[in-house]
Amino acid sequence: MSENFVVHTRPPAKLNLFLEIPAKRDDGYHEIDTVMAAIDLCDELQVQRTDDPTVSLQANWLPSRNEIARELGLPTTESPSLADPEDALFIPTDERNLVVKALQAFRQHFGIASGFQARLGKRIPAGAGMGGASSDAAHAISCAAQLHQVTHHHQELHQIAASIGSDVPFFLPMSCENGQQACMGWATGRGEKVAPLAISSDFDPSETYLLIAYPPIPLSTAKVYSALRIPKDPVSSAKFRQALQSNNREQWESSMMNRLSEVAEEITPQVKDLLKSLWKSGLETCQLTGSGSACFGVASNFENASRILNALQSDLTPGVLLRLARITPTAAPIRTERS
Ligand SMILES: C[C@](O)(CO)[C@H](O)COP(=O)(O)OP(=O)(O)OC[C@H]1O[C@@H](n2ccc(N)nc2=O)[C@H](O)[C@@H]1O
Ligand SMILES: Nc1ncnc2c1ncn2[C@@H]1O[C@H](COP(=O)(O)OP(=O)(O)OP(=O)(O)O)[C@@H](O)[C@H]1O
Repeated sequence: MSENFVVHTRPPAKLNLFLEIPAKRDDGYHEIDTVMAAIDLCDELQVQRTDDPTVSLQANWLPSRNEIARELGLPTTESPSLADPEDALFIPTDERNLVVKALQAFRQHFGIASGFQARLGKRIPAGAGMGGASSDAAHAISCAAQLHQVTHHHQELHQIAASIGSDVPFFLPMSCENGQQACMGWATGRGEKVAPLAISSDFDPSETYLLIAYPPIPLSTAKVYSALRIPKDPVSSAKFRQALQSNNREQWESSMMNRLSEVAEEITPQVKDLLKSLWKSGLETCQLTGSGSACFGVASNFENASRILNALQSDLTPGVLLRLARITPTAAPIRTERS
């Protein structure tokens, strides 16, 4: 596809509905056993080819940096500059950004001389445990594959994704046996071994509402993992996955867990307080996602979810970003148009 095409996609965030860490590996990573669901809280990503043999990225918050800052109770600025590392809403646009890293890795792997230009609109909070940067990276790889017509090179694209981060492969296209795009995945290894999780046909993802609460305290994934004590008797995700696949809602809700929650609460007491507020609000099952600091709860229907969201907004904002989301395919569709 020549330079005059632009591809657009909307990388979704993820929540860990189950996360157990059975062992520490010799390579400094941990073995994990996790079930992740993609949710319709999405960034916006646009990629096009350029003759210039480099990767350039522009990034901004959506709807605006100051709007997000207001919700989080952070100072607004007349001339918001996302390039200021001191800014709590800083988004790197150099090789520290996983979109740039992923596009560079793609060019290197396929020996591509031309470059890429990307634009990123952020809605997924960073340092939240919601896989924002990982999802952006995976979707940048899928966009580049579309532009260079190598979308069928699945193994190589997976290899590039796994080299960028443990959560990245989850966001590559995955189809269930029934041919449908997967919304959930079972990840093991350090997270790079992902299998689509087919869910029961009577489980309607659009009828499961998830309420997400993000306090502006970015938690470092490495720091949370390094503080973890490996459990003597790790819990397998088998029971949880079986309950999902048979749509036994009571069973899968009661077997949700996140082994990183305890350490995250020790590192950041605000996470503990936030979880208490979510449980008190009437949500059915509340827990940390990933390595945090975002937490989420499950609501049984839209009415309950909206009522609880309104109640939490008056209690917690400004200061906590609250979002209502539903489960969605892990790999967002890619739209191509002439530039
Ligand atoms: C916590 C989760 O989000 C759960 O889905 C993931 O396990 C983390 O995935 P991620 O953010 O993509 O993590 P990476 O960027 O690959 O690794 C960041 C750091 O987290 C720690 N890390 C990550 C994954 C893993 N299985 N074991 C680890 O110990 C390592 O110190 C690593 O250097
Ligand atoms: N595309 C990106 N969007 C936002 N932040 C990014 C991106 N690429 C790199 N970063 C940097 O990486 C840090 C972690 O971002 P984020 O938390 O979204 O990563 P992640 O590993 O995908 O998610 P998780 O929070 O689940 O670990 C951010 O604080 C930011 O400095």
